Amino acid sequence: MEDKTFILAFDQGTTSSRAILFDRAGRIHSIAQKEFTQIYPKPGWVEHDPMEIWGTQSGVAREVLEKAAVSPQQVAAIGITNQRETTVVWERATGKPIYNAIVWQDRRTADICDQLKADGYADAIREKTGLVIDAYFSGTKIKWILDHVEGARDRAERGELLFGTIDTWLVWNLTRGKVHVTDYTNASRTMLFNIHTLDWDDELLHLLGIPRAMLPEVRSSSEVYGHTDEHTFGGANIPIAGIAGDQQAALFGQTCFEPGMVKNTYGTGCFMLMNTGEKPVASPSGLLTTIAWGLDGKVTYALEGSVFIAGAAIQWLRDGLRFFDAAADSEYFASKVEDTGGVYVVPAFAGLGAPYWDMYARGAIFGLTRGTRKEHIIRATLESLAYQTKDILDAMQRDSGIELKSLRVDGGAVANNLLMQFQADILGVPVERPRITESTALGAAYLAGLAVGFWSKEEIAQSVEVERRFEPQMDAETRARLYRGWQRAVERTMGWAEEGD
Ligand SMILES: Nc1ncnc2c1ncn2[C@@H]1O[C@H](COP(=O)(O)OP(=O)(O)O)[C@@H](O)[C@H]1O
Ligand SMILES: O=P(O)(O)OC[C@H](O)CO
Repeated sequence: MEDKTFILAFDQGTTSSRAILFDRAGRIHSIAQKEFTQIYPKPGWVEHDPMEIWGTQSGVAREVLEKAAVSPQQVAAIGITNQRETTVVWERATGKPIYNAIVWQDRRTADICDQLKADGYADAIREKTGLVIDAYFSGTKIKWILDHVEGARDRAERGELLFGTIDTWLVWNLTRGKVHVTDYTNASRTMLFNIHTLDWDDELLHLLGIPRAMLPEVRSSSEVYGHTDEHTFGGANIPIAGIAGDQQAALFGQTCFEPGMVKNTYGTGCFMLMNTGEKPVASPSGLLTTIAWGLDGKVTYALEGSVFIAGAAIQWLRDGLRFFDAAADSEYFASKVEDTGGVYVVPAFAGLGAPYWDMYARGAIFGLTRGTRKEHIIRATLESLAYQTKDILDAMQRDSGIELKSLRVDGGAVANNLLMQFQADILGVPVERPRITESTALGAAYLAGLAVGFWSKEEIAQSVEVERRFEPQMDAETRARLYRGWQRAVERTMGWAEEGD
């Protein structure tokens, strides 16, 4: 009899909610996606409506099943992967958020971070959490909500309020308030979790005034956490069996199971992760030490370089500057010119992440002349994704002592062939694009499928296929000259917002 069961992956990203059905061969059977509202209340602030996140995510889940004529009973398990760090606080009794979700890109807590640094906590936080003090992570966002929503801290202390990253929020809603959990990968992005003892850290909780009672239980990335409530999915109690932050899920989806293996994801931001095995590796170059996954009673660690603005810069060209109607058109326009004509775009719209960690850097365009056309700016914006990736890869090779032979890529923007070729050129190593570029969702599906015995690890390890390999064609001198220009441009954007009024 034909096997008609599937794994359903929820990929709750920064700009859209996606639901993907994977068949037993690990192929995409059907996909549904919906963008949702980005809320920018003030410069540097970014919020999402948690109810819209839940609404779009449950909506696309229903849609993907309907579209494929698959019943909820045919779903063997659900795997969840999510934009990380984004912070929701809600009422335990009603499930109602007390404030919008504060998104990972949000910079409003920069001053709290400055204070932590001034008070000398940088080394201790880095040692315990593997992170650099930055507004990026959840801890200061929770503090901000507790400080600014009336009565919130008292209510949190009484156990009336719950915190969750988006995985936790989705599981809470899928189980109708029965399960309050997260996994190691998401916990490791809060700046509250000790990645060595694998527990919330009381000293950090005290420092930020966050009651332990509001934190979720931390579990592995592949196990049954609970089941969907029958009202959520047409009468079915589907096991929720995998959770991982989206970048870690992509590392798993690209089957980077061995130490030294690296992937780079080009979505809203760009995130490069290297599997470093069972020992956390500290980074003198400003990379993060983070948890890759918890599986089979063991934790695997990773080094990560996070770039805040990548595909989001292409969205800015589309929506802010109205240069084209669809992100994919960027390739067409960029290919109309030979090169950028000396233009560099530094998309530091939300400060700069690794390896610079400057919350006050802001975006800029350099090298404009009377001859500059919009095509040059589009091309330079695309190239900025590749330059930011080179910044990270250089740091990663330095810190790990491993020289990369090729780079595995995924995410929405890897559809852009011009970008991929430039990436190979500027790195001087081949870039490999897999057949399934939805590695994030695939990773979540794998984690869920492993937990319920749908796949074995051996089956998964054999499943990745390279669709196209981009070989470097640029000569070393041009590469070095172009990269020097980028470094000069970055330098000039740093500290911009700090020096202003
Ligand atoms: N052909 C393309 N060229 C360049 N950028 C693209 C292209 N297609 C999509 N993008 C960019 O990729 C991002 C979407 O990728 P995705 O992996 O879906 O992101 P996320 O998971 O962060 O929402 C958007 O920011 C979009 O601007
Ligand atoms: O939504 P994405 O895919 O850009 O990922 C966001 C990251 O998880 C933020 O750390």
